[in-house]
Amino acid sequence: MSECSHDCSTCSANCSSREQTKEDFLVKPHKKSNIKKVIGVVSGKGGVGKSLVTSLLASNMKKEGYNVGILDADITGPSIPKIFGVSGNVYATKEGAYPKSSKGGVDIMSINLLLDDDTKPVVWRGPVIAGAVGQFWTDIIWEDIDYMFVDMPPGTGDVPLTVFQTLPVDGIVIVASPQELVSMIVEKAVHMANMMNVKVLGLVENMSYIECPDCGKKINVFGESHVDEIAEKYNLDVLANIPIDPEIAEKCDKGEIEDLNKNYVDKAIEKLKEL
Ligand SMILES: Nc1ncnc2c1ncn2[C@@H]1O[C@H](COP(=O)(O)OP(=O)(O)OP(=O)(O)O)[C@@H](O)[C@H]1O
Repeated sequence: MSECSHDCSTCSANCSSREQTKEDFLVKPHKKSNIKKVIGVVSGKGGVGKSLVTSLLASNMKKEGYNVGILDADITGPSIPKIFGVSGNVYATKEGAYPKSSKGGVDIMSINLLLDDDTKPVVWRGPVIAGAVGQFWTDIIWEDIDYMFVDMPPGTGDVPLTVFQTLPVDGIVIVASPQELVSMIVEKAVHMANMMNVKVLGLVENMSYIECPDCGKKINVFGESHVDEIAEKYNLDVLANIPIDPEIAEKCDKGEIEDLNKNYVDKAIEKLKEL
């Protein structure tokens, strides 16, 4: 264009000099949804307690009086419904489907709430899985959500890429166990967030230590923690050090995570409230 001001945000022309911005890739949620903040919970590897951390953040924010949702983007390994004791199918109308509410009022959407038999595996290719996650955003009616937590599958594959590109992610929390902190797995997650211009809110170290039930002494089962080193290297906050706690495992297994009364993620909650 001859009179180009180079301000693409005020011009709708589809010309060759238009630069695509991050906003161009964002996908709108359902027209009846009202979602204020989106927080991704990620990990470099599976089984480090990412779903547990998502659940603790969500249930504690709910207890603080916020309206909270969880979008379970871990399609091949969904564990959120089990941790919250939520089962059965979601309610759907022609207009869209509604998430299921937990006992404590956390709105949940997960592939397991669509399957007739939640023991059957989801054997889909990456783009189909990423498409399903997209539909949890566009076709689910999230009526009034202050904080939406997205439980991401482990690693840096299709789904995190889709979520980072198409959802307005306000920040991510990276979960790691002590072993990941000595390898470059956590650093890969930090680099991915930086490449995608997504803010890292901080690190959560899970299974940091165990506390002797008799004398209260903390034992670092996996050796000295390296979380502070990594945090310093990338200028990040350490949001929590969660111990191996048999009560956590028990509450997860019974679907009663909302009944856990421990202050493990208090610092993370304060950080989220500041967003
Ligand atoms: N700090 C802990 N203390 C005791 N048990 C824990 C702790 N963290 C996790 N667990 C147990 O490990 C199980 C697996 O954790 P979780 O599902 O959160 O891992 P994940 O990283 O989301 O796994 P995946 O990436 O494979 O989905 C939980 O259901 C819980 O029973």
